[in-house]
This record gives sequence, C-alpha cells and structure tokens, in this order.
Amino acid sequence: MQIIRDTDAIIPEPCVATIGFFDGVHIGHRYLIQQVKEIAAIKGLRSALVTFPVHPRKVMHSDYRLELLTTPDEKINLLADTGVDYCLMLDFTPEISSLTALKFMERLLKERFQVKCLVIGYDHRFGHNRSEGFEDYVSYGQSIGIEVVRAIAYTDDIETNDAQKITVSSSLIRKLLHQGDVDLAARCLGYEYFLDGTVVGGYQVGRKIGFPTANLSVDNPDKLIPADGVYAVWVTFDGKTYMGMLNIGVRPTIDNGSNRTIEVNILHFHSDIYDKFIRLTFVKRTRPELKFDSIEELIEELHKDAKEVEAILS
Ligand SMILES: Cc1cc2nc3c(=O)[nH]c(=O)nc-3n(C[C@H](O)[C@H](O)[C@H](O)COP(=O)(O)O)c2cc1C
Ligand SMILES: Nc1ncnc2c1ncn2[C@@H]1O[C@H](COP(=O)(O)OP(=O)(O)O)[C@@H](O)[C@H]1O
Repeated sequence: MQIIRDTDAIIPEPCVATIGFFDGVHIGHRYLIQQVKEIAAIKGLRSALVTFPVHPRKVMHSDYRLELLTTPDEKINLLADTGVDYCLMLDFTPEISSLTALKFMERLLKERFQVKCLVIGYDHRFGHNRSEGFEDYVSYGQSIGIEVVRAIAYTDDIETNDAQKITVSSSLIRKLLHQGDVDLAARCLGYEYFLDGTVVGGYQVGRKIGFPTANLSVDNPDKLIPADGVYAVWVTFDGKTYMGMLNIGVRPTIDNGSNRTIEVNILHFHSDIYDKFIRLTFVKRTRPELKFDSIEELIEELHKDAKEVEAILS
C-alpha cells in the first residue's frame, strides 16, 4: 500500500476509491474495502482509500473529543493489511470542508485522485453539511464522468445475548468497549482491541501485596479506554507475549483518590520492566472493580483472578 500524505498530492493512476474515517478498520470497513478491490480488479484499475488523519468533526470543532479505536498509525497498519493499493491521508482543511459534494468529487476525486469509480458505503455522506445523498452523488458522477456505486451493506451473523443481530459500526464498538464487552468488540473489529504505552511507576503497593503491577501510560491520549474492571489480557514486549491480569480503575480498596490507572500483573513473571514499551490486548472482562473491606480480602480475590485469567488464556 502506498501512503500519500502530501496535501497537494495526486494519485498517479486511475483508480476505484472509497472515502471514510475508518476508525478501528472493523469487519464492516474491510467488507467495503474488499468490494473496492474487487471492482478495481474487474475494471483493471488500482484500488484507493481516501481517509483523514484527524476526524473531520474535530477539525470543525476543536473541542470535539472523539475516543479513537485506532491511532492514525494503527489505522494505516490495519489498512495496509487489506491489500489496497493507495491510501490517501487527506488533511480535512476548512477549504475542503466548505466544498460541496459536487466540487469535492470534481476537484479532488476526479482531477487529483483520478477516481473513475467511487464506491460509497451504504450510509456514507460527504460534502459541505453532508446535505446530499446517494442519488445526488450518482447524478454528479454522471455529469463529470465518475461512476458511483453503492456498496453492499455488511450483514453479519454476530448475535448479541438477546439474540439480536447487530450492524457493525465504529460507534457500536466504542459502546461495547465502554461496557467492557471486549470479546464482542473483538468479533466486530476482526481482532482483539489493544492499547500501547509505556510502563511507569505507581505507588509501589503491588509488590508488597505479592502482585506487582506494571502501570501503563497510554501513548495516545485519544485512544478509548475500556470500562473499569478486571480483564484477561495478553501483554507483549521485547517480542514476547505473556498472560496478564489487568485492572482499570481507581483502586477503591487502597483509597488513594480518583486517579484512574491501567495496571497489569503479568503471570509467572518477575523482572523490572519500568520504561518498557508494552501492548495490552484485551481478551475478556472477568469482573468489575470492587471495594474490599481489607487488603487481605483483595489479595484473596487476586489469587482467584489469577486462576480465572490463566484458565481463560490457556
Ligand atoms: C487483576 C487485578 C485486579 C484488581 N482488582 C482490584 C479491585 O477490585 N479493587 C481494588 O481496590 N483494587 C484492585 N486492584 C488494584 C490493586 O489494589 C493494585 O494492584 C495495588 O493497589 C497496587 O498498586 P501499585 O501498582 O500502585 O503498587 C487490582 C489489581 C489487579 C492487578
Ligand atoms: N509479574 C509482574 N507483573 C508486572 N510487573 C512486574 C512483575 N514482576 C515485576 N514487575 C515490575 O514491578 C513493577 C511494579 O511493582 P509495584 O510494586 O506494583 O510498583 P508500581 O507501583 O511502581 O507499579 C513493574 O513496573 C515491573 O517493573
């Protein structure tokens, strides 16, 4: 995949393209990208994605805070796995935001990116105020020579506990992660959610109670942090992966304020890993964070947690 970041860049070959923010690059996104690749193969053209490093809404409203499923770099890595030929990272400037859908299609898609065919996600809208719809894009395309195709919606066989089929979307996955439902989120993403960061010092209580914990300082402050609670996770650093039991929360038993920490006890591991870069991959939430009456009760629970997490990950 060739990544094009330059704001004045062009795509040097005619292509079939789609547009989107693609946060998370979930299975619905992959299904759309697959259709772009298939149409490109039939037409003998290149496949391309037009995406944005910063969410368009954030560009328009600087105080808008979107919790991201993927940082821009993570998104690029996941998009590269789809095998698409070109990925255009478009800075969503105020000039671009003021373009009507027709002008966007004419000036950018046709003239600069050589888009011959535009595949539109089943509910995607673009252009100033996103005021137009699919039929408008089709007629603009006819007037300027871009074929506009509506992608087939992703229909899935994922069922929730109450046997309802769900439509995969980035906002649904955010909601699932906020509820701690990391396993259903993983089915929607097509991979397990992860957080990257650095191990920082904590209050050094962990080692005293027999469960040292590596405290994670997340690299990108915009990444979504799943719900408070205890999780079975994979911990990866220095090219190796270990089992871990993770707690996200304010540690009410220790009672040291409202500072939220993300801390992992790595099973069967005994070394200093301060300042190391680690990845936490979420497998399952096992319980909420609780306030115990004593440290002894917390320790007892941590022994149970270790057994449960080991059983899940083995
Ligand atoms: C798997 C796991 C589960 C935990 N569950 C709780 C909990 O339910 N309630 C709580 O107050 N603290 C919980 N903790 C946090 C401990 O209190 C914490 O590890 C201890 O305060 C050590 O902190 P330190 O890293 O600052 O030394 C948990 C920690 C881990 C690793
Ligand atoms: N099994 C383990 N899991 C996590 N960290 C460990 C483990 N064994 C040793 N460590 C080291 O111990 C540190 C955590 O000890 P702890 O007493 O909880 O201190 P802190 O409050 O600074 O996190 C970790 O950052 C790591 O360097």
